[in-house]
Amino acid sequence: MDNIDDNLMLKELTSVIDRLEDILSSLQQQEQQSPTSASCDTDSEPTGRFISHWQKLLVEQPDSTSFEPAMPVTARLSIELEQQLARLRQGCIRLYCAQQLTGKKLQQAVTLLQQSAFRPSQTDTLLAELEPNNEGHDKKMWLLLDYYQSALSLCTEQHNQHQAHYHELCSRLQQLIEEFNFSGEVATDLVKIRRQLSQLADASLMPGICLRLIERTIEGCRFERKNSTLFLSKLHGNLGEMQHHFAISLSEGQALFDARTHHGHHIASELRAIGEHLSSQDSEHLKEEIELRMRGINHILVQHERLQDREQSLLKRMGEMDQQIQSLKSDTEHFKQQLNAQNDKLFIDSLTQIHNRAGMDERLEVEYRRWLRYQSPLCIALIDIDYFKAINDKYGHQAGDKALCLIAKTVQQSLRDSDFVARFGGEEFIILLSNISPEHLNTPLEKLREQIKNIPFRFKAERVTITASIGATLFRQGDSITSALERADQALYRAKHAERDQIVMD
Ligand SMILES: Nc1nc2c(ncn2[C@@H]2O[C@H](COP(=O)(O)OP(=O)(O)OP(=O)(O)O)[C@@H](O)[C@H]2O)c(=O)[nH]1
Repeated sequence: MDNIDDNLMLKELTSVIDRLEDILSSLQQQEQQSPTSASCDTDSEPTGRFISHWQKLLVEQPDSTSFEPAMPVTARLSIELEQQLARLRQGCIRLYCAQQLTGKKLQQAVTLLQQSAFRPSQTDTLLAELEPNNEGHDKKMWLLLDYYQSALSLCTEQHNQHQAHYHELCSRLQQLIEEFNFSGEVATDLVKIRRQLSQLADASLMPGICLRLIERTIEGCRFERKNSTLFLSKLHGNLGEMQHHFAISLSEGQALFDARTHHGHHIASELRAIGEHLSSQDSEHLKEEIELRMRGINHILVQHERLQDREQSLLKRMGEMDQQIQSLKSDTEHFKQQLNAQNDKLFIDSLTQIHNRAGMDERLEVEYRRWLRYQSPLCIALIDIDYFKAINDKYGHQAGDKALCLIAKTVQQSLRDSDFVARFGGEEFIILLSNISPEHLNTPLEKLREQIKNIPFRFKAERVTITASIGATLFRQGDSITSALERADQALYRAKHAERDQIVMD
């Protein structure tokens, strides 16, 4: 391993992260300079001012000709919004390129470690996991940007379409937040933003919330990257140090081996010389010769003792290296556990602790493939809590959260181990029932509906009954996942419109 190269690469990694930070601050600057920047004060904000202007005109002057004075403002605002969006898109493209570059550098570091001459085998799995894969975050970032654009359009939309789009955007944003798996401060902020979205009544605040979300997401990605880089750099340092000690020990071992061989040869030659003189008749000369050779052998024995001391210290150093390897092993094990825990979190809904939509996507794919192969019946059912908004409005959002947790637990307990439940979004759940005979399908769904209805909710000392509507379907010949999901959704829609608290099968 070349330490100079490694240091250079770590420097480069650091500089790329610095560049990411620059991009974030330039995004923030753009946001501050932008005409629709996130502000809670709608009066001082162009979008909010413009909307109030329009609302006033609508209420006071229903005659469309009197809107004319507002037209130039509309045109100007729309140009400004477009410019802001273009700037943001550019920022994001730059961020994307920088991320790609960081990814490449991280990849190089990983490759270098993989090629390292001395590397404990335990690091292999870890290195494989460290290979950069930020596709998930990239996709979410682009999605966020699209939502931001929708939020901006919402501010200029006609009132009749506005409510539906606004609710949909709110729930999509909440869904996206649930799919993030950041930790620490960013995670806490995201929970706050999600709560704000679920209580939001003013669409003009939506662009600001989207921008905050983008900012926190960038922050979260940067934090994750920093952690991985720090760990990698520590691992790198430790491996470098160990390689250095190993090289010293290796040359010391070689020197000891050479010295031993030399001593062996020397003793053999002394003994050979004694043997040659043994046949001599001159006993005086023989005595002198033997004394001389014995001194030579004694000298070698003294050297040999020193050699043993050196061997002892070499063994000690190797023992220390072994300890270093053990501590490196436990570090990598710990990091691996953290990565695994993060990975698990990706598929778990933070509120209800059951699977989230990403978990469901994965499981649905598996069940669908199994169904294609074996054609054993597979049922997909969507459960939507009835009038949930009223629960939030009447008893507060926290009571709503608690109700969702309890409903999730009830659904989970009501199903067989082989069935699957996930929170599909907001107050909607999805279940997959495999290997279920179509004629018996209604029984578990009916049991489930009854069990939800019988949960003894008590809010503000008031006994409250919560019901759910269920839309279900079985996979049919020629179905794709999407077509089956759409059918279940339509069935749910019909259950909702048939006074709720019931199951509709399609
Ligand atoms: N407490 C809480 N409420 C949530 C959460 N996610 C979504 N919601 C709320 O769920 C409510 C869903 O409202 P709507 O889509 O109007 O549906 P509904 O009131 O259940 O009415 P129907 O579905 O038509 O019976 C909204 O008020 C959301 O804020 C959450 O995580 N916690």
